[in-house]
Amino acid sequence: MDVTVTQSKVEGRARAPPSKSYTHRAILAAGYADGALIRQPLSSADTRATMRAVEQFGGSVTQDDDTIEVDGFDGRPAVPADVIDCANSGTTMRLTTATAALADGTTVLTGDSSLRSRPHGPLLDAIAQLGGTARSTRDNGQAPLVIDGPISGGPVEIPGDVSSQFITALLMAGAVTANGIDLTVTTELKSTPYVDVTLDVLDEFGVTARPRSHGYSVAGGQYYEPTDGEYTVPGDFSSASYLLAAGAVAGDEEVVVTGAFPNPQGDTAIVSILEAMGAAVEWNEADGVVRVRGSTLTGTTVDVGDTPDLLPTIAVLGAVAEGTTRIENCEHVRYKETDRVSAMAEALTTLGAVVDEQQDVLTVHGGESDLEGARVGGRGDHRIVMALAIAGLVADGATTISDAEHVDVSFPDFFDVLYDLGATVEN
Ligand SMILES: O=C(O)C1=C[C@@H](OP(=O)(O)O)[C@@H](O)[C@H](O)C1
Ligand SMILES: C=C(OP(=O)(O)O)C(=O)O
Repeated sequence: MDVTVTQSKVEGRARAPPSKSYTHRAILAAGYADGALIRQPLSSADTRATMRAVEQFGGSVTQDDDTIEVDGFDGRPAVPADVIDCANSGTTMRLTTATAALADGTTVLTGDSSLRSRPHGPLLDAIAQLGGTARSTRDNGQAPLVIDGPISGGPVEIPGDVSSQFITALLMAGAVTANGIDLTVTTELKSTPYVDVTLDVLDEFGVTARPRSHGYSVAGGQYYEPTDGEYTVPGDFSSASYLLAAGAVAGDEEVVVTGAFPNPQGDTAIVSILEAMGAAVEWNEADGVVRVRGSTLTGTTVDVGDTPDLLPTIAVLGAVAEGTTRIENCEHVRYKETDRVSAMAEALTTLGAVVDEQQDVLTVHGGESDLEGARVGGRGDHRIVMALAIAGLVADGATTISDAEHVDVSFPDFFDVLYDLGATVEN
């Protein structure tokens, strides 16, 4: 589906959607538990993939208006009766690959063409180190994956520069193994705050896992059980980043984002990045409210090692800002739903920005006056689509973005929210 965004101003209030990362973990943690009620979950294509996986492992999941009731498999996943389709969701595939390694039999996991091109090799190696059998049907570390368990825990070495989701997966599964898992991370760890998010959810479910020198450890034989059987999902700062960026580049009056309370999400950094670029932004942490006004932005340098999902947003801010924006430490952002470094370089060049793409650095030479509406490719990637929609607010004329339906992965009503803030959006 194409969506066309025409140059327009925005103002008003919007609530940050529930966090995708927290929702995935809460659904799976409830699966590892006897069950749990999850309040304010994100209902999206990706989180539904995790719900289906939990059902395949023997849980049952009931979605209501603003809750998900999970009847868990209590630490003992069944051998799935069918292939698990993780659709577009890397989080689902990585986290449930480790669940599969606990089952006494064979699990097959697959996904859409994007997910089948993403790397999973280090997680497969880790499962093999733990005594399971884990292989890629094409022997290239990519899905379809075939996993044979059960593993009972032990020491494992894993690189940290491909995906932190491998570590999250092993910590979540490790808690219900007999012996626990001691992880040694053999390279620099990227996306570290996502492991902090995992530790936060584990803690809320009564499970202890800890950082240790060069890694993490989780004791086995633990029980997942949230206080009072319930868990409430916080707001999503990656999703909020598009709304805040919209306010900064095209704010008429204020854009106010609510439901934005401090927590371990690395993407809370969007507030300080906007500040560094000169935006009039204020975060009332106690109230969970971020306010931003249309501002003249200037270029900055950002290291996205911890915040890969902000790259598309920052690239658009850089294209609008005066001067140069350097986005450093971004190689791992190439392993997402698409290669987001090249996707943003290509689309912003089409819109008239001057962009220099290197393997680990994306440099954007901005200037609002340079952006001209054009047809750009969403590359089947929700974050590319949403970031380009923000560029469309300031580009002269109309910007048409393909694959716009992919926002259903993380922010299903994104275009309605943007429209309600005053953007001219048509499909
Ligand atoms: O664990 C998570 O919820 C996520 C971790 C990050 O991936 P990597 O750890 O692969 O960088 C992030 O990009 C993804 O959107 C969500
Ligand atoms: C990369 C993302 O998610 P996942 O890895 O779960 O596909 C994302 O939401 O930007």
